[in-house]
Parts: sequence; structure tokens; C-alpha cells
Amino acid sequence: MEHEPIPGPAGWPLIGNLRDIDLNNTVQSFMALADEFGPIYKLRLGGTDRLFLSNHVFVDEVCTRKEYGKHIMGAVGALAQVLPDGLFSAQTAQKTWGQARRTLNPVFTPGTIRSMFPEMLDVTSQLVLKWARHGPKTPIDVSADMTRLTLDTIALTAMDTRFNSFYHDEVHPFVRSFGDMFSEMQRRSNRPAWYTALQWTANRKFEENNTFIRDFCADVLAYRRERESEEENGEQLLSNRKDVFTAMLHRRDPVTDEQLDDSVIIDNMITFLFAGHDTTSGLLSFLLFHLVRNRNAYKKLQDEIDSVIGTGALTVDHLDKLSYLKACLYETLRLDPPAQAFAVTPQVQRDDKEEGKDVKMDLESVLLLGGRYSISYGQSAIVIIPSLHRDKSVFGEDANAFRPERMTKEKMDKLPRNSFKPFGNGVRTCIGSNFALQEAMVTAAVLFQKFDFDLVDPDYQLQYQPSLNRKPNGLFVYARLRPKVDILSLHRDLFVPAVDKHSKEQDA
Ligand code: HEM
Repeated sequence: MEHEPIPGPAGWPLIGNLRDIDLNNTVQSFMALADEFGPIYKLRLGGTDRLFLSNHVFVDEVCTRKEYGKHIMGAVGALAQVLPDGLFSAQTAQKTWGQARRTLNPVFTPGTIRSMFPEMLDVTSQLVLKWARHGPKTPIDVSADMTRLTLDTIALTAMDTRFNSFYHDEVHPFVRSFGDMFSEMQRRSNRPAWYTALQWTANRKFEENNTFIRDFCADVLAYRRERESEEENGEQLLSNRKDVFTAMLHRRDPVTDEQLDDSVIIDNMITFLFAGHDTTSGLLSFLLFHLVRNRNAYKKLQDEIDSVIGTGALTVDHLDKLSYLKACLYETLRLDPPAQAFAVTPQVQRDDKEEGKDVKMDLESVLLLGGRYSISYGQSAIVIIPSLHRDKSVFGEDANAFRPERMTKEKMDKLPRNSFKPFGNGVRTCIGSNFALQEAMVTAAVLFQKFDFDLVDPDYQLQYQPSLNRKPNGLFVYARLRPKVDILSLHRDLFVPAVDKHSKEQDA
């Protein structure tokens, strides 16, 4: 029973609000509906009523009240059918989620992520050399190359595997198969099950893609085990590496003292390969777009990079001093958050169950949102992150403008609680957020140190790719080496610290 009617468009019999959304770009539709119906509205999709939230007051409530937890639904629910034990798609109460999260948390501490700096720089160097050799007149497909960069980085740092995407014109088959599979999941999540059952060709393709990505990861796992069994007991033991793979293969969960099963390892290899690249590539692509469009911020960033790094190699210690770059990244995450939504629902708490409390998961058990709108246990509340981040009551009348100055550490500390949620919430918050930020800082610092950028089409208007994560569509730039950058010594200059280079010149 609703306490006060929740706004929303009237639906149709059987199909509900299916006609109110563009299935190829659902989040853009949700944002437009938020503009029309306000910070809370309701849609009937896939046979259930879903709530959509987009201001910090409602979002704060669902992010802080203990009744709410992550809801595995929609496309994530479809993902759970093929990755039942992946960190992203498993239920919080599931034993395998807790085991994997505790096993992997130590891989994502700031110290361990810093130790991945050389590998991040290695992959960045491949991008830089490619763009330098293309020359200043070749249009660069930004999203495609950022996808190559982030995929290769997560594969190398997390799984000690080189995808070598910069040496191929086509995207890696893993990305193509997973992308196709996920598009199908999104379509499935918004239409009735009987309709999906009739899509024989799409269903066969889905199974083929699923088999391909599982076999691919099983092969990588088998190869790693083979290498470990062959290696001598030496200093370079693979099992001493501090990466996701090694933790999954060797660490014991501190609570259950158990190791992860192979099927859990494979589910999480797929999860990390996907979640670890698709979002960060969007972040880097949007960063480039916003900076090229905002020349004041562009200049300020390049000045910071020149004064902190100079012309020598970037080191991990430089990263702590690039505060304006960090603000640019946060401002990009605010305006164009690559992960566009997350879903929560009121859940029966484990404590309640253990104490035998009579908490019924049926439509009679309701909570009130904002003290006015009813939400039942098991019903989805979806946070529309880009709308939340453009809330004018928080970010001001210029909320749609790119202004990194509003995202300095001091200013962010003063933002209302839960008004900035690019990495999700609570125990289900993104495990890779610090990894993503460090990777983006390494790449952006080197790119703006070495290149000047211009849009190929100066009138380009931002468009979004129809995919789960937000990415620019059709964004092409020209990359020109900056005046004092020498293409012949570029490779060396990316790695040789400035001091060493200087002293070598003096020695000569
Ligand atoms: C800019 C980059 C990134 C953004 C914006 C982002 C965003 C998010 C968000 C919003 C969630 C929560 C989703 C939900 O509640 O349904 C999440 C979860 C997750 N992310 Fe990220 N992510 C990024 C990068 C990464 C990277 C680099 C990795 C891996 C190294 C990663 C791995 C994961 C995993 C495994 C989860 C599930 C965690 C759990 O539920 O325990 N993400 N991410």
C-alpha cells in the first residue's frame, strides 16, 4: 500500500513502462524521466515496480539506513546467472562473496596499488608511443584506445597476462564476447522472460559467448598453474606476486580459513577483467573530452604537470603532488560517472533472521522513503548517478559545467553526505576505486606532459555509447607532441628519472 503516490508515467497493460525507455540507452531515458518527474519516480519494468532516485536526500537515506543493501536485479541479475560467484554479481549474504572480498581486500590497499605503478606506466608507454608515431594528423578514436589501455593494464597487473591490445586493430575477443553477452543481458532484464525464451538466435549466441570467455579464463588459470609447478624455488616466485590472481590462488580467507574454488576463481577473473577496464576507460575518455573543451582547466593542469614532473619520467611519488589532476578526475566522475546506476533494496537483516524476528518479505512489509513514499522489502530503488551528481541544490546553478575547482579535497570534504557516489556504496563499494584513480593519474599525467590535443570535429557534441558503462561515442582527437618532446628519445624519457638523465648528460 502506498503512503503517498509516487510520481511516474502511466504504464501500459503487460508491457508496463517499456515504451518510456530506450532499451539501447536506458540510463539516458532514466535521466530524462528524472528531469520530468523529479527526484523520486516509479516505472513498471520486467513486471515489477522500480523506484528511481536522483537527489542526495533520498540517496543518503538508502545509503545509510541499515535496512538497505545491494539489490542484484536487472542486468546485474542476468549477470549473476552466468557469474553466480563473481564479486560484482553475488549476493552479499552469499558465502562466496564474503570469502572473495576478504581474500582480495589486501590486494587493493594503497601500498600494494603503488607497487603496480611500473606495470601501469609500461602500458601507458605503449599508448604514448602509438599516438606519437601516428603523428599529429591522424584522428584518434579515444574510447577505443583507452579501452585497449585499461584492459591491458588490468590483465597485466591483476593476472600477470599480456593482452597486447595495441598490437591489434580489432578489440580483444574477450571484450567483444563479454560486450555482446552483456548487451543481451540488458535487453533481457527489461523484457518478460517468455519473450526472451523465443529469441533462439540471440540465446544461442549468448551461450557461445559465455563458453568462450569461461574457456579463455580457464586456459589462463591452467597456464599459470603450469608455470608455478615448473618454477624453481627462487626469488622470483610467481606466488610472491601481489596481484589478484596470486591472492585467489594462494590466500586463505581469514574468517573461514578456506581457499577459493576454481569456479569462484574463474567467475572473479571474468569479473575483474570486465569491471577493471570498462569503467576506467570511460573516465579517461571523458577526462580528455572535458579538458579539450575547457581550455582554462587544460592550461592549469598542464602547468601543474610541468612544474611537478618537468620533462623527465613520471615517478610514483609525483602522483601525490598532482592535486589539480585529481580534482579534474573527480569532476569528470561527477559529470560523467562511468558506472551510471546502482540498485539497493530493503532486505531482511541477517540479525533479524537469526533472532527469529517476524520480518516478512512480502508487499505488506514496507518502509517509508523520505517519510512519505512506501517501498517494500525486495523492491528495487535505483540510484541514477549522473542525475545525482548534477543536483543543483548541492553543486550550484553551474552543476552542468566542468569546473575542477569545486572538487578539491577541501571542497569535497564539505559536500553533503552521499551526494557523490561514483564508486557505489557501503560494503559493496567498488574494490578497485584506488586502483582506477592511480591508473587514470598515471596515464593522464603522461599524456598531458607529452601531447597537446585538439578535437577532430571542433563542433563535436558529447554522445554516449549504448552500453552498461558510460563512454563517449564518436570522440576523435589529434595528438601533437609538445614542442620540447623528442620522438626518438620518447621511450627512454618515459622511464629514465629526470635526475639520472641529467647526471648522465653531465657524465658524458
Ligand atoms: C573509474 C573506474 C570505476 C568506477 C566508476 C567503478 C564503479 C563501481 C561501482 C559503482 C560499483 C558498485 C556497483 C553496485 O553496487 O552494483 C563497483 C563495484 C565493483 N568494482 Fe568498480 N569501478 C571502477 C573501477 C574498477 C576497477 C579498476 C576494478 C578492479 C580492479 C573494479 C572492480 C569492481 C568490483 C570487483 C566490484 C564489486 C565489488 C563488490 O560488490 O564487492 N572497479 N564499481
